[in-house]
Amino acid sequence: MSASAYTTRSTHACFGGVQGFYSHASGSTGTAMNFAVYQPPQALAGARVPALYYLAGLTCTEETFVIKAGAQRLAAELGLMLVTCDTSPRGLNLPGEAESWDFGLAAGFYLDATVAPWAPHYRMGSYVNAELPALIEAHFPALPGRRGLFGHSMGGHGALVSALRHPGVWQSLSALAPISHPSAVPWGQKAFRGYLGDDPAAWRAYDACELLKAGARFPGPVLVDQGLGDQFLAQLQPDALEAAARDADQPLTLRRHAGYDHGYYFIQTFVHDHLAHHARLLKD
Ligand SMILES: N[C@@H](CCC(=O)N[C@@H](CSC=O)C(=O)NCC(=O)O)C(=O)O
Repeated sequence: MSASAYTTRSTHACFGGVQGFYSHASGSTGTAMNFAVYQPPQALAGARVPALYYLAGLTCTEETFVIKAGAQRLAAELGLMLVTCDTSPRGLNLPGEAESWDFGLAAGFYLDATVAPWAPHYRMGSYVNAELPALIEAHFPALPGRRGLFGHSMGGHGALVSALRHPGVWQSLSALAPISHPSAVPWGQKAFRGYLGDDPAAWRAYDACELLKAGARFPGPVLVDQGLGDQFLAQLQPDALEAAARDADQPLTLRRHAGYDHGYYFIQTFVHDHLAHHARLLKD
């Protein structure tokens, strides 16, 4: 399989479009990577459409959002392509890779690792911000330059830091219950120590709050939703994100929702607001 080709694992008619599951040989990770694409009816009729990329959280795969979020119906109405990917490389059998659910497999944290044994393969930052959009735009009817990015939890962190680090790649941004200040919380500290080494100075490049403090900006409004019944609230630090955005004059709407936990019922409830946010910005 060449680096630019992909194989189709399955396709399913869905709200007049097609939900497909695919695999390709990734040059970023040096492994096979699974991804999924929802093509709305407009794309099947021959139009190129904006693409909204979703980054999932710890323990997830490219399938989680597709089967749990209930986003395809509105994506069909809005004419949005939905793209999801896996949350880490797989099949490497690196030492320690499968010992915990918050590091290694399904916990790639959307960064490019710099220390052994992770550095040659745990390169989800390059994968998400360069290789995957190039693959999608070469082989699916996605409009180049009309890319949105959002995600949940670890994937919300991935969306925020990707768009702050690569503002020219992404034209719209949002997050659901993101890990907003990873270098200050156990999930992020464990991942960053493992992938980036012991020096916290290196962690700032992948921390949304620290990026904002250092001058990074996303050139557009950012939408974040957070449940107040979230069992992982202490790992997420929405107040820190709000303060960093305020100090940086970064437009941010952070909505807090009483009673909602961290799971996909929360995501199902608010995902349509995120699709509408992205559609408004990507179709301007
Ligand atoms: N260890 C638990 C919890 C895992 C979990 O809640 N994962 C979240 C993301 S947490 C931060 O990135 C998730 O999205 N899970 C998928 C789901 O379907 O809810 C476990 O393994 O269950």
